[in-house]
Amino acid sequence: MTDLIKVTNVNKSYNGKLTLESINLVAKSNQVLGLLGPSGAGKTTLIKIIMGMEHPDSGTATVFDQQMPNREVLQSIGFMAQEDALYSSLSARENLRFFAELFQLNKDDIENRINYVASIVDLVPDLNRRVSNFSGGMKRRLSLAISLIADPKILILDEPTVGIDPELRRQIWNELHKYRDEGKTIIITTHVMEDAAQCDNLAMIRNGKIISSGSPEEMKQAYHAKDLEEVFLTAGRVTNENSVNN
Ligand SMILES: Nc1ncnc2c1ncn2[C@@H]1O[C@H](COP(=O)(O)OP(=O)(O)OP(=O)(O)O)[C@@H](O)[C@H]1O
Repeated sequence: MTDLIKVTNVNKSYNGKLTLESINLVAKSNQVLGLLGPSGAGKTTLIKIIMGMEHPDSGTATVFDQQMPNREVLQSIGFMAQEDALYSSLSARENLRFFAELFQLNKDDIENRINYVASIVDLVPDLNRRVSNFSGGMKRRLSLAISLIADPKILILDEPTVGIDPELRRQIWNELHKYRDEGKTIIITTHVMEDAAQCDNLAMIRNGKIISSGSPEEMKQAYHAKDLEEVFLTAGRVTNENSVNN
């Protein structure tokens, strides 16, 4: 496994408030890395720093050993932001085609690829509908399909399963695992424990700090916990006690 994404000693403040503190993180090929934490923990900020959309106050974030943003490297990343960036007056198909052309996909492959990614998120019957008529969940699914359109080496997904029902969530996880097994790297943010359990490695984030990391199994064993929720609560308690004692 190769280190594709490296975050080293990253600190970031907004308005004098530390949002990320001493973050170290590595994402490898053949790996789903989950950033698990409650709302406001700093997950999106960390993703934005990896994408080069925000600059750290100190420390570095690299993808393929390159400082971000880097136009060439961005071509290898499928990114799904927390806010859907869709053209609402266009159909789902037209949105997918727009992004496929942006990534310079071979014209002969585009329609096949559109159908394939739409099938992953169960949107084939809705491909010709205007996005302005879509529900919130359908928009999330379309955003996920767009992130997959160019078959990227790296997928960075900010809360991809919000508003998606359990059955489709399982189907999407099957697909993400298939992607991982093809040698790709996936980073996903979530506050849902069921999603966290699907990851190969986790970084639990609370108040801008990584309070624990490892595979779900390693973490459960380390904290003698029956599930990840218990790990999260225990790790959080330990961190709080340490910061009070220091
Ligand atoms: N541009 C900004 N200006 C000021 N404060 C910000 C900015 N971006 C994020 N923050 C603050 O940084 C903290 C972390 O936010 P962030 O969006 O990274 O959390 P998160 O873990 O992704 O939360 P959620 O799960 O709700 O998306 C929050 O307190 C947020 O208000």
